[in-house]
Amino acid sequence: MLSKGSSCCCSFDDYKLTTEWLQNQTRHQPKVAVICGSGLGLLAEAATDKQTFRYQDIPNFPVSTVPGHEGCLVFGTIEETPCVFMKGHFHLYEGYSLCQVTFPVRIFKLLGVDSVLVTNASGGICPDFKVGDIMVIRDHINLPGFAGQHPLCGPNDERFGTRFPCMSDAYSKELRTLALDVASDLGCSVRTGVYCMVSGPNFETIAEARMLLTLGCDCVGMSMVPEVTVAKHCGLRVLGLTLVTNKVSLDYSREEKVNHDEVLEICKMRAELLQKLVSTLIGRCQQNINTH
Ligand SMILES: O=P(O)(O)O[C@H]1O[C@H](CO)[C@@H](O)[C@H]1O
Ligand code: HPA
Repeated sequence: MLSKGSSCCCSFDDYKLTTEWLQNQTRHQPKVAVICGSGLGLLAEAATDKQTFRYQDIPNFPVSTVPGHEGCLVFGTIEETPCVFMKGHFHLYEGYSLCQVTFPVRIFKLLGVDSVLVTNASGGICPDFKVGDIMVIRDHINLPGFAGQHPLCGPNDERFGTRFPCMSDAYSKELRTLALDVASDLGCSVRTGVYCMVSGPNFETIAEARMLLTLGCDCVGMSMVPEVTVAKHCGLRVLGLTLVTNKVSLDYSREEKVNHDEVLEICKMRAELLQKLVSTLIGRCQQNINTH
């Protein structure tokens, strides 16, 4: 697979080859894909009848280079729903093109997945948010996209979707409602809001953080938006959940300095709750599809 800047470097045949390779190795036929963000690989542990593939063994798959991203694809079942989990995903700051970052999403589509659940770690911009809060993503701001770093730049393959996809409903209303219902049933209070993607890898300056607050962002992170954009383009239902792992400094007098170890530490502390939320949701998510 060749990297050509921000335009797509994968042909339909590349996607087909990887899909067929996986189909030849597994009898699982996933309906739900879960993308596990930094330190959230534990979400896959709720599945039964698991079959695991290391990214480096899957043709065309990028490999994870960031601590907290284990780098394997896990097929399994949750409450009778066949699922596939990405334990670790890819980022622009690792040097991958957005075509590589989003490569797995189109594989999920070709495998027959209908819903993608994306999880990640983020910094809380909204002053009300606390470390450890979970936010159901209502919408996003694609800041790299404004600068032309967009996964759908380049020739459009109509077999996946239209040239000009609508993004006003990127995050499924049904799934967001379901997530809020499940959270309430589990006695877990969750937030709702807007996630902004920055390219990273540095954490924000205070001036940048203030700008994001002014723009209406509640949380900021360095991932997810490309995957969601490609998922929506190819007709997948999307739910996004972000874990607030740190409060972003909006004030020059604040002494705390964010670092990735702290991000992973908070993920570890909240992973069990997130796992419960995700697995309960998956069970109900398929019932929800079956009744529509
Ligand atoms: O978005 P995920 O991969 O969950 O991780 C977040 O945490 C890392 C920074 O600590 C960045 O990768 C950021 O995007
Ligand atoms: O504060 C943050 N900024 C950007 N990405 C992040 N991922 C976790 N925390 C942060």
